[in-house]
Amino acid sequence: MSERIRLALPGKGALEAATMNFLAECGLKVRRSNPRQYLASMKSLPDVEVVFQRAADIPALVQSGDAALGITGYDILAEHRGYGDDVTDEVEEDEEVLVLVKDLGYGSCRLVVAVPETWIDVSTCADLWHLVGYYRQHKGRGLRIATKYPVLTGQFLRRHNITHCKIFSPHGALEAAPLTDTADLIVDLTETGTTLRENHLKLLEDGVVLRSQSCLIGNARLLGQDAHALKMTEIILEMIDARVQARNRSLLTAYVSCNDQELVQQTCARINQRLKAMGISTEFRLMTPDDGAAPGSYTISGVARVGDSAPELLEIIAVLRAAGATHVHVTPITYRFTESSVSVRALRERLKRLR
Ligand SMILES: Nc1ncnc2c1ncn2[C@@H]1O[C@H](COP(=O)(O)OP(=O)(O)OP(=O)(O)O)[C@@H](O)[C@H]1O
Ligand SMILES: O=P(O)(O)OC[C@H]1O[C@H](OP(=O)(O)OP(=O)(O)O)[C@H](O)[C@@H]1O
Repeated sequence: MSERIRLALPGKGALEAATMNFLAECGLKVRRSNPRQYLASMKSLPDVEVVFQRAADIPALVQSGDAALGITGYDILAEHRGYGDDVTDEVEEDEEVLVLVKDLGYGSCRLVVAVPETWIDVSTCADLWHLVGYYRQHKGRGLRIATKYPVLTGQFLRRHNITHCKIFSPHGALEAAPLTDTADLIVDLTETGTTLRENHLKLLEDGVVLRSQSCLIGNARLLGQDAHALKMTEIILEMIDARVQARNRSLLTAYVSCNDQELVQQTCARINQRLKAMGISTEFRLMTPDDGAAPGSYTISGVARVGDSAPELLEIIAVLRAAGATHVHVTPITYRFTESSVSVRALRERLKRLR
């Protein structure tokens, strides 16, 4: 049994800094003194060796067992496996690479079909289907599609009965391909849509091939056979789950002047009703009377998903003030541990079935 387990992380590109920040937020800070360093360690988990690689290479590293764990984009994993979310449980059960946490909460992007803005009659996949017929009849060829995701693209086109296309994967920025007439359209990642717009491309209304975030993956065999690797993985999963659960959540503590505990309880119920009617899911409760409140004052508290949305927070504050709150303290939550970690439970179940 190996002493240390290896975790592969993106060493460059869109996910590099975000992954380092995310792990630090999870209490799993990686010590990397410079960007040319390919091996690193974690202060809080000395038994984990970190290896930096291209995000695109990480699924293969985890599949081979060279790394027990890895973080990469779900889009990259989906292309590597040959399927996205549209897959049967049986196929997923057989995988050597397990998705341990699918959405880590950063690196959000979409894989989309994008066509030139000048194609004013083309706004859906059905329009694209008609265009293929037109191209074949008048140009004697099908459409040329540039993408770094040929497998997912082929599947998507087949689902929409779009045939006779040439799918190819050029190097460099794909958005330039229609402009230079090396491709008719592209299937590429977008986050804000800026790059597409700047290159006079538009995405089809029903042209989302896959939604992606960064994900944590693991080697099924290694985790099933190596108890130490499993233990390290469970620590990582506990912390990631607790952090993901806490993200954008704040603890709101309100002080209500009142001499009657019954009345405060009724106030809580009223607040909860009003917030629910406004579509805000949070539940305020009375804290124990001796919990730091001055005499004649009660403390109520609730957890809300307000993130960094000032308007939503102010809506809650208005409800609390109307109910008699004199002060409200808002504290971001660092970790939110539930009865047990969902990801640890899912992994144990999965490994049990594999045995
Ligand atoms: N604009 C974006 N916003 C959010 N996430 C993105 C964005 N672009 C890419 N990603 C995510 O980051 C992953 C890595 O993309 P990126 O282009 O940064 O990799 P790279 O390592 O620089 O690329 P290459 O393999 O071409 O060297 C993507 O697969 C996707 O999951
Ligand atoms: O919708 P937007 O917010 O404009 O983002 C989209 C761009 O981001 C990615 O590229 P990235 O900047 O990661 O560099 P890359 O070309 O090296 O992949 C992607 O390939 C797009 O080009």
